[in-house]
Amino acid sequence: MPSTSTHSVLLHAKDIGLTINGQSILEQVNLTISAGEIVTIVGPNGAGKSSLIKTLIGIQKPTQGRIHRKPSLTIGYMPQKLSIDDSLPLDVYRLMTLTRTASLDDAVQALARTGVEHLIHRSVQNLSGGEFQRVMLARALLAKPDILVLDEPAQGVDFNGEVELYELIQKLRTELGCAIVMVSHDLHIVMAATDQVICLNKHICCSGHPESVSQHPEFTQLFGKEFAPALAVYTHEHDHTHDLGDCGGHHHD
Ligand SMILES: Nc1ncnc2c1ncn2[C@@H]1O[C@H](COP(=O)(O)OP(=O)(O)OP(=O)(O)O)[C@@H](O)[C@H]1O
Repeated sequence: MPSTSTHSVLLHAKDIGLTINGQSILEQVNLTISAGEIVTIVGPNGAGKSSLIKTLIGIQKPTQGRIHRKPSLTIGYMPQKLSIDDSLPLDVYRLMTLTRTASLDDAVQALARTGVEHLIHRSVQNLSGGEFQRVMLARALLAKPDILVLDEPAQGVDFNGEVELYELIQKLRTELGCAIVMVSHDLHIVMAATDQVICLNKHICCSGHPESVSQHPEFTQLFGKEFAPALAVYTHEHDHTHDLGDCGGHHHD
């Protein structure tokens, strides 16, 4: 499993703050993304998850702090929302190449990785929720990313489709060797494959391996009974205690 100390750092955010129109959206966020790791950002609605992602990838400028990105870092981004006018005729190939040029072959190859190459000429309006998300994932792959950033990738996808989609994301990480940073509410599915959980509520309440985060009081306070059991699966009998001031830390006896 990747760890910050042994893998190269792709991105480091230091003391990030974001204030828009006097509203504080992010405060004192520090985080590191290392090559090949899966980082899952969790938090209640309005916690600033999408804003954090946009700040990390550079489409939102932080009002405080700095973000260091590895030189020539490539990022593939799958946004949370994309509104497409129903009256606009748009096929999958055109959608994939709206903001980036790519040959038909490259687009088909990316779609093949997400299992939907047969949809290349399909009208976007006629795609199912699951098909649309796979097309968007393929679109993000066109960047040949070092980091794949996914904002709620399973929205509009039914439960079986969700499990398959997260399996696919994990497979892409293995095949392509990219890091994955995603916002997800599907903790019961994603945690088994997550290396680092970041629990956000404007500031980072706690972060670390799922096992240690699940024991943190701020995590259980934020997610209550709904999600704590999903993470509790990853707990085990300890011969050491957790430092709850920083839930990523362990103290061994
Ligand atoms: N460009 C903006 N201008 C003004 N306020 C904004 C802007 N972007 C985000 N916000 C506000 O910042 C807060 C955090 O929004 P954000 O979308 O980042 O949260 P989130 O955790 O992704 O929420 P959700 O889980 O509901 O998608 C919200 O109160 C939102 O209204």
